Amino acid sequence: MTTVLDAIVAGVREDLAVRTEAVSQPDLERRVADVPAAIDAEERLRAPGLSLIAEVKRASPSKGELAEIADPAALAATYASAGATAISVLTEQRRFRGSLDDLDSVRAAVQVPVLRKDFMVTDYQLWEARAHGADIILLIVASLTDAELVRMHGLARELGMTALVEVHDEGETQRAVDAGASVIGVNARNLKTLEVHRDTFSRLAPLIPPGVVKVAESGISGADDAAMYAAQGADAVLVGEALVSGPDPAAAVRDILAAGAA
Ligand SMILES: O=C(O)c1ccccc1NCC(=O)[C@H](O)[C@H](O)COP(=O)(O)O
Repeated sequence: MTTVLDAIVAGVREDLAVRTEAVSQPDLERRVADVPAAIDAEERLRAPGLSLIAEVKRASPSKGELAEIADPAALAATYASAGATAISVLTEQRRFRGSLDDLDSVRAAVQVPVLRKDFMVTDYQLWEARAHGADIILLIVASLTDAELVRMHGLARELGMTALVEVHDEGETQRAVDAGASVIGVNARNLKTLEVHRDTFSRLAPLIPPGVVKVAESGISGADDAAMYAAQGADAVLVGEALVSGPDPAAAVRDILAAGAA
């Protein structure tokens, strides 16, 4: 049976085929050489208190259209001024209406680490992320083989980036740990069915070794959820919908950070 994740990845591969025709690997490597070094995002996420990765998210497979976001740079600057630790930028086009242009705009607007949030299935996408100034990339364990996970995790490090390695169940958590992940995101959303299970973090966090940065992802509606995840040992939360669909993203960021610090 084809899952939602399979369908997204198939579209990503089609779009990637077009981009690799337009920009060759040697071109990308030349661009990477000209980009300022990546910010050490892992160190910032590890800092005391609950960190927040605030997402620029226009649409999603689970909710459809979420927000217009005509100026992603302005939204990212608002998040950063309110105290967000890092900014997540969705670059998948078909279902999230993101783009590498959004990544460029956000990178130019903020000094905090920037996550390229996409479905990474080839090394080329990691080079592309760095060429566009990303400091963090996402590796979704469910869409990679063990060999790909280890290789791409190593490449992210070689390029100076932090890999956020995303898991949703026990087996994926073990695979992330075995691959040497130092930042693990526990996604409450099952990317195959889109169901959100709020107990996923409390179930999987004990399987993650001490010293690994733990990020709770998806379905976080505000301060109460942030406080709950902080109490369960999360170092950071990644929030999209609750920030883009409310009336005041800066207040939402401040509320989440205050709840995490309390
Ligand atoms: O958001 C979705 O519907 C989705 C569906 C399939 C694959 C990925 C999806 N989201 C990507 C994300 O990781 C979320 O944008 C992120 O965790 C923030 O989630 P939320 O706070 O629930 O918007």
